[in-house]
Amino acid sequence: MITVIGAGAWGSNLATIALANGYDVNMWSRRSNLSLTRAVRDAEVIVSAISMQGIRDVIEQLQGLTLSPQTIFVSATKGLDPQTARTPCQIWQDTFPRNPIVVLSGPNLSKEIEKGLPAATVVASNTAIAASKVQLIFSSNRFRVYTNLDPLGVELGGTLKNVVAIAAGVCDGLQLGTNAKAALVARGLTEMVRIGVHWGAQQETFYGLSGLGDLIATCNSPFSRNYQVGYQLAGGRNLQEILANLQGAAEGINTTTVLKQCSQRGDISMPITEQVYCLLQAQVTPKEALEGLMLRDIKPEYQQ
Ligand SMILES: NC(=O)C1=CN([C@@H]2O[C@H](COP(=O)(O)OP(=O)(O)OC[C@H]3O[C@@H](n4cnc5c(N)ncnc54)[C@H](OP(=O)(O)O)[C@@H]3O)[C@@H](O)[C@H]2O)C=CC1
Ligand SMILES: O=C(CO)COP(=O)(O)O
Repeated sequence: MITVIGAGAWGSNLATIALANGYDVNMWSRRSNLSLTRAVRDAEVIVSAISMQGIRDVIEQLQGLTLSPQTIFVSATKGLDPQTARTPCQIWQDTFPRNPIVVLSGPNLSKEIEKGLPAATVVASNTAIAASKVQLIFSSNRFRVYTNLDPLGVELGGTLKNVVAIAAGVCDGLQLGTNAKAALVARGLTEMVRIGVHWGAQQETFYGLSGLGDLIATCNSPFSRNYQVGYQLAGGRNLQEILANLQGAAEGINTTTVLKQCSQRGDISMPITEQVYCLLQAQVTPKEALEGLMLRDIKPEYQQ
């Protein structure tokens, strides 16, 4: 039995894929009639597709239940804890140290996957056998699943690109052109690598599906909520207005704040993140954010 926690856009998609592959699937959300205790009772695999803000709540509830140490937790959340900057997988592992934890992350815009369009993703874990099991559960002729042994790198790729996706939305909203977009995405990737490697991830992981792949998807699609936030800010709307009309979470907003604090503490240069932060705080206009990036001191390409 596979239990998917979180019945939002991504949780529903993942449940549908596993169901189509012939697995028994339970779905749970805080609105469902099924209790969490019943939902996870026979679960060999628990897939968490809740937004970052709900992770601690749900883990606290699960902590009170008796779960087998063989139960595999799969995290599909792309965010960082606002207090500790821990990733979702790190929080799962802190709470359930004996259980295998697998991250599932890639260029996976749910609106495309629900239409049956082809996509690929990555499952990564320190427990290779658990990653292989999860690979089997979700692999299909429409969803190609790769394994990877750098769970932190895979998880950070999916999380950090959301900040760049907000900036990419601004870039398109201001109609800055393809050259500007290419520069932004390439320099955004440099920032992702810089902080990711500082936190212990492997550099090459960021050039794969879960890093560069997801960056390309979210920086170019109006289906991305993070891209939409940037695009609409460039159009002159304020953040409250945008969020009031946005379907689902734009995790990049919280991630930007966490990253800004971490980059300051660790003295890690993250100019794009810094400008996205100032923009989200309404401290600069989209045009001022652009000027802030273009008028930085000139420097070699590979230097902090
Ligand atoms: N949509 C996509 O294309 C993709 C999304 N992701 C990631 O997956 C995660 C979920 O995204 P998505 O499904 O789109 O978001 P949605 O907003 O559609 O769904 C979020 C889910 O989290 C639940 N939730 C939020 N807070 C709590 C809480 N305190 N307690 C219990 N449940 C809670 C919501 O419950 P309720 O409905 O009751 O509010 C809902 O089921 C995000 O981190 C996102 O970045 C990853 C890949 C693709
Ligand atoms: O992570 C995603 C696609 O891989 C979804 O992006 P958004 O959260 O910006 O919609």
